[in-house]
Amino acid sequence: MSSEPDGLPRWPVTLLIGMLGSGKTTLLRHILLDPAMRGTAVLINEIGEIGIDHHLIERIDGETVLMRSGCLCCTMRADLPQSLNALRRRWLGDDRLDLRRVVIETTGLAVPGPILRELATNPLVASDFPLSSVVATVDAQHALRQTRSREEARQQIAVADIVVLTKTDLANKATTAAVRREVSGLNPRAPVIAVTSGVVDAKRLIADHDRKEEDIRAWADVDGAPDPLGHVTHAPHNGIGTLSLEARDPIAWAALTAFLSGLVGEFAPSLLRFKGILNVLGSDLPVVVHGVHDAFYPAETLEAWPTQDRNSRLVLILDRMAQQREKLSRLIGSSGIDWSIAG
Ligand SMILES: Nc1nc2c(ncn2[C@@H]2O[C@H](COP(=O)(O)OP(=O)(O)OP(=O)(O)O)[C@@H](O)[C@H]2O)c(=O)[nH]1
Repeated sequence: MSSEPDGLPRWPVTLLIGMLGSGKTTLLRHILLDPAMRGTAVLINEIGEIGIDHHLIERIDGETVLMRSGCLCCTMRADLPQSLNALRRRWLGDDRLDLRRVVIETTGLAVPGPILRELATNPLVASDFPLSSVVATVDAQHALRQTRSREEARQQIAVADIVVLTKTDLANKATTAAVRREVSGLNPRAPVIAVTSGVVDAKRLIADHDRKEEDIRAWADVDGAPDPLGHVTHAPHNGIGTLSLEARDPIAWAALTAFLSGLVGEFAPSLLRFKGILNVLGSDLPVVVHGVHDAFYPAETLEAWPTQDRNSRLVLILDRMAQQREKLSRLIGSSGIDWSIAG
């Protein structure tokens, strides 16, 4: 928290954007361990019926809040001010939340303009929660495909104050160099920091970039103008759909890997993301799996189940979902896992 000359509290906001699976949560998990991040409230917004990221963030202090209703750029009119206001009330209230700053992690599909506009122009937000920096994660493995095919990816890079280039340990040098060129073409002013598995000095990301309101307004106007009813309009996430699966019984690892391999084999070009927290037969602890297109990442075992609930949960995000739903249902049905569809 900082105070302005008027003595009123201010909680600077860092907006963390970046395409699906580009390393936002990995970055957050690391920087939240830094003493400079004490008193940071994290607002997480996830697409799909099942939120997973907030379970992956272990906190020593501070607050992690999952904003529940779909993609923030479409719903933030209600959600963002409410969530920020709830934090302000907790800071004012008897439990006196240690609130010093806020980080908002958006979904990978968020177009940043409407979110920036809300932060800059909503009077209930802008004065107490000034925007201090916009950080965009860019996935060295997948960014070229993403910037070619998705407007969201280009806009996220273009509005950033800092670009964090992730997964350079996985991409080859030529690809990484091409991604750097692409990034500086889209945003010549933002420094690009190459980061492996989220390891970066938090202070570099939260430093105040003194975003001017006019600058934010200019961005906000790129992808949508407020309609008379106050809704924000912008290009929808064309054709992208999510499917959330749940299973009650522990899953055999072999059945799971066969299912995920089938998923990647059949759907990789349009498989934008899968991630899950799973109850695997033989493990008392939850196993986390991640994939982006055809890239599987090493499964991780968490130190504890986040809640009493031991169900497995897996979220799939696919381009052209409607056209592929039947094929996907067949794969799910033949997986040997008793999946039920949660949404
Ligand atoms: N090898 C390697 N893996 C990484 C790096 N950054 C992230 N990952 C892995 O990439 C996968 C996705 O990372 P996340 O941090 O969940 O990505 P995200 O942007 O939060 O994903 P969404 O919220 O679903 O959009 C995880 O398995 C991470 O461990 C990196 O620099 N190197």
